[in-house]
Amino acid sequence: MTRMGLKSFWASRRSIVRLYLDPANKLADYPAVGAETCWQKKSFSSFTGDARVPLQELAPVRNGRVRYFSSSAYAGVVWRDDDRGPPRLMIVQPRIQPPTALKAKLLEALRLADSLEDPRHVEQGMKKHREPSPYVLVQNPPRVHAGSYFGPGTISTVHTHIHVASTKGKVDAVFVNAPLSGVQQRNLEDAWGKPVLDRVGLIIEIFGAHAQSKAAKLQVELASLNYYRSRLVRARGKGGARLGFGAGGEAEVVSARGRATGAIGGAGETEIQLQRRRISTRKHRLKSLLAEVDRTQTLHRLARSREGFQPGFGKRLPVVAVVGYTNAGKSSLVAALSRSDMYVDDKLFATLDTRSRRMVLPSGRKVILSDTVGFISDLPVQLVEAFQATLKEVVDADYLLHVIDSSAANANEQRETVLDVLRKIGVSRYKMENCLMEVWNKIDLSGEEIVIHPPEDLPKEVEGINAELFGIRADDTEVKEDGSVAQEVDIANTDEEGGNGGPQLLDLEWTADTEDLPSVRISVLTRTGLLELSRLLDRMIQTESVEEGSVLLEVEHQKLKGVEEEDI
Ligand SMILES: Nc1nc2c(ncn2[C@@H]2O[C@H](COP(=O)(O)OP(=O)(O)OP(=O)(O)O)[C@@H](O)[C@H]2O)c(=O)[nH]1
Ligand SMILES: [Mg+2]
Repeated sequence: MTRMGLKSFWASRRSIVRLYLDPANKLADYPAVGAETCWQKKSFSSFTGDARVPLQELAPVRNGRVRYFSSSAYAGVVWRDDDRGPPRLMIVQPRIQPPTALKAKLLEALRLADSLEDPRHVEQGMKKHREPSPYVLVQNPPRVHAGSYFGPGTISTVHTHIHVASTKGKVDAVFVNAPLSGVQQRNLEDAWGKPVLDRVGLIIEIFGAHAQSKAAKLQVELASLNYYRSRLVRARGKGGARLGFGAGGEAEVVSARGRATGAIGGAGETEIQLQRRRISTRKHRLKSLLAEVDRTQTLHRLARSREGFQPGFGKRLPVVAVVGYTNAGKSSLVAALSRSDMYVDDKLFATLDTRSRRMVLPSGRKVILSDTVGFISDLPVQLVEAFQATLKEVVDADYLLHVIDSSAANANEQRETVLDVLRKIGVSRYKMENCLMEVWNKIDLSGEEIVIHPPEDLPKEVEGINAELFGIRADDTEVKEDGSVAQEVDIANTDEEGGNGGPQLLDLEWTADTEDLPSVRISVLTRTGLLELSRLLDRMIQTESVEEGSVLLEVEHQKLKGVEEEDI
């Protein structure tokens, strides 16, 4: 039996491998896991006894879409966006009230389920017409069952639906649009015979599928570790042996006393302690790698924004962060305003990396537009902690353009969600009330009559303004990351870490007065309202820097007065 230490495992892979291992010897029940490639001719019982996964067996899936270790002591999904197409999920949506909220949640669940696809494959033309995911509406449990979330009736109804859906096409996993605990997730997997993902788990999977840059990959890995660390549960295999799985994707069987066997288990550690220690080790490593990435990004940001003197901003360009609910049209807007290419997709969380572009406003003032990751309701805290580097760009930006999808059934709710997230990640009240502008996008979908401008007409139509008005060139200083990842793990000093650790969402008392924010209605698609938007932005920046200037003057004045009075 090949046995590789944690160190050599990390050194030999580029993405984290999440294995799907079933102690009950039912691998055949999981056709989606891609494990057939991994363990084609292996009987699953080889994982009982004193076994570890021979790591070279993972080689075939290393370039598949595989990640992390286990969601429970025996779970893990190996997603493979292969010839059979992206993973197909069966959605289980609890009937929440009122019906409009249910409709919005179900639509979102459908979009989430259809967003689990590697965009690179789509670009390579592998995209196939895809049927919407099957779904089943179930009773929202009046009382959550501690062990299984749903009651036995609901569980068996869903089981039947899964069976029916499986006869019409593959069903790779079940997506329950609710937060599940580790134990609930494992019991539902047992009952339904399919991998189960809850809302947070699926969002993390989507992030994993869409992460392209080094920073995004590191951040997603950290998020998944945060998520899975809190849901390690014990499982029993044959003969009462407990099965534990390491953070490195190794499966190992520990003795019935729960002590890990093997050299890397510290004396007296139970398997859960061992797994936690491995996760903590990797988290420390990831955090230090992310700190490096953050330093580099800050330097690039500074270099990019230094461009001559601008009143109110000294020697740097104001940074305008484009924020909003996922799929609101942020990347499309940045692309249209800066006349450059951005990755735009009708998927949730198409953008995970902050991308910056330069734009010239009607006054001739240059600004940096910064496209960011989208928000969602019930934003997983694990993501917020992990995506500090990306969210920092939003917090540090001078201005915020809040893009809202006006065609969404719950547009106002989405707006509130975004404002709430902004507040919680640390955007100041002053900034939210004075430096934020609302952009209601996709008005073409609202049925109003709209004049369509060909894009090349735009700058010429603007009279009396610099013809450079919109434009605005692509920022060529964009940093492309190479995607290389850590080579080894230092497993010394791996003390237990309490909770998820790290900064979390802030719990603040204040709510910003966001009733009278400047707002504009646009359609990026038809180029309606873009000029008005740029004028408004210009005005906001001018007013703001004048006011900022006058505040400063006032302070100076007070200081002078103080000095004079003291002198007298
Ligand atoms: N009808 C219509 N569709 C639009 C408009 N603007 C953007 N879209 C579409 O909305 C989808 C999402 O656009 P993106 O620009 O990727 O949205 P995003 O906010 O960057 O999304 P994430 O990065 O996934 O958070 C794409 O399919 C766009 O073509 C618009 O004004 N009208
Ligand atoms: Mg985007």
